[in-house]
Amino acid sequence: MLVRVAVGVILRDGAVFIALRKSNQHQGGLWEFPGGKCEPFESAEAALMRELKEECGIVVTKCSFYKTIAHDYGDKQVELCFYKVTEFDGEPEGSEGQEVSWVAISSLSAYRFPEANQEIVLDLMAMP
Ligand SMILES: Nc1nc2c([nH]c(=O)n2[C@H]2C[C@H](O)[C@@H](COP(=O)(O)OP(=O)(O)OP(=O)(O)O)O2)c(=O)[nH]1
Ligand SMILES: [Mg+2]
Repeated sequence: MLVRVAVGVILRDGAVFIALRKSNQHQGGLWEFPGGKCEPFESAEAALMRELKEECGIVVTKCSFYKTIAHDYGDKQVELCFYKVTEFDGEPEGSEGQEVSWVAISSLSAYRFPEANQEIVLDLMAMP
């Protein structure tokens, strides 16, 4: 099962907005950058806008493609399309009751993310 996922790295003032995946979800109990599965025929960018509205209540007004990471979890193969989100309307929240947090990029390594995220976490922490 291969799923295409759009993911937003929401950035503001050296911090990034992260959410805790619910225990009943795939990769549950780990932190994530908000996002979700692309619908059939939906572009990654359209899915990003839709998911960040649904999960965090924001309207993305500026984003840029960051990178794609493919990962095989064994039970599930994902293709994660990461976007940096630098401007948005509204204040991000956990619209679906998920725990959320703004964390300094420099302390991201203190949070446990799914395996597929490791590269992105290191990459963000290396940003000037
Ligand atoms: N959103 C998100 N998903 C991630 C990240 N890292 C990672 O491996 N994933 C995986 C976990 C899931 O298998 C898949 C994303 O699915 P999802 O559960 O967010 O999808 P969705 O929002 O459409 O949720 P649902 O309707 O299926 O509940 O990608 C990440 O940083 N953010
Ligand atoms: Mg999701």
